[in-house]
Amino acid sequence: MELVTYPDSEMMMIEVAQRLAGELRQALQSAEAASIAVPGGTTPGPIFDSLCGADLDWERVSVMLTDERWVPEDSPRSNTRLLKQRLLVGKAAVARYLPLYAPTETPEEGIPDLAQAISDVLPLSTCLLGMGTDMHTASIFPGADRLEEALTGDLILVPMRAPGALEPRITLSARVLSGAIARHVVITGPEKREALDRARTLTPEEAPVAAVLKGSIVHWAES
Ligand SMILES: O=C1O[C@H](COP(=O)(O)O)[C@@H](O)[C@H](O)[C@H]1O
Repeated sequence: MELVTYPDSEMMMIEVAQRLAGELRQALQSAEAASIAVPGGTTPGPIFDSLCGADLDWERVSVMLTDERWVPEDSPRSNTRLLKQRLLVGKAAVARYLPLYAPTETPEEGIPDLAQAISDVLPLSTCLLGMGTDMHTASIFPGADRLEEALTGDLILVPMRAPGALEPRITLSARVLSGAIARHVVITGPEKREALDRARTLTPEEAPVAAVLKGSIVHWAES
């Protein structure tokens, strides 16, 4: 793992967006198509604001979330809503969007079709991840019902229910996330920095983010 620290988060978000755009551009030089997975939550919005304006052949790029809460798109809790409002706009509006939500009652019912579409674009060219203070990444939570499957199984997408999650979730598995050709984790603030340092001493079962740290670049800004 490489740790890059920044004087402020504004600068970090721009720099991360530039790196992601560069990795997509590089992938498009050697292949017909490229793919990227990005997190939801409260952190990545400013990265999306910058990345959506990147000058690259977005029509050849597939964009997906790393994970989703099983709520309709008009819910304020929807990661899809964030993605559509802040990344799939501007130059990136023509990218191919691969959904992680379907209007079925449970994630289990939606997963087969969603996973099929994703399987065509793996491995991911690049992947951006977030992390919670409980050391979850994507929706791989400590104490989740299908934690072991998400960490070590062969599945592409795993449904997930966890004490720390308000609603059922769906997440890319650790296999898919750590199979990305380039991987970044973005975190801000002292609490998440402490969580990251703790995660490095724990097992993935205790700290799921530990499953994706090897080979990742972690970007951190104190404020
Ligand atoms: O619930 C989620 O949490 C993590 C971290 O979110 P943040 O609000 O602390 O940045 C996020 O990476 C994940 O995609 C999201 O579904």
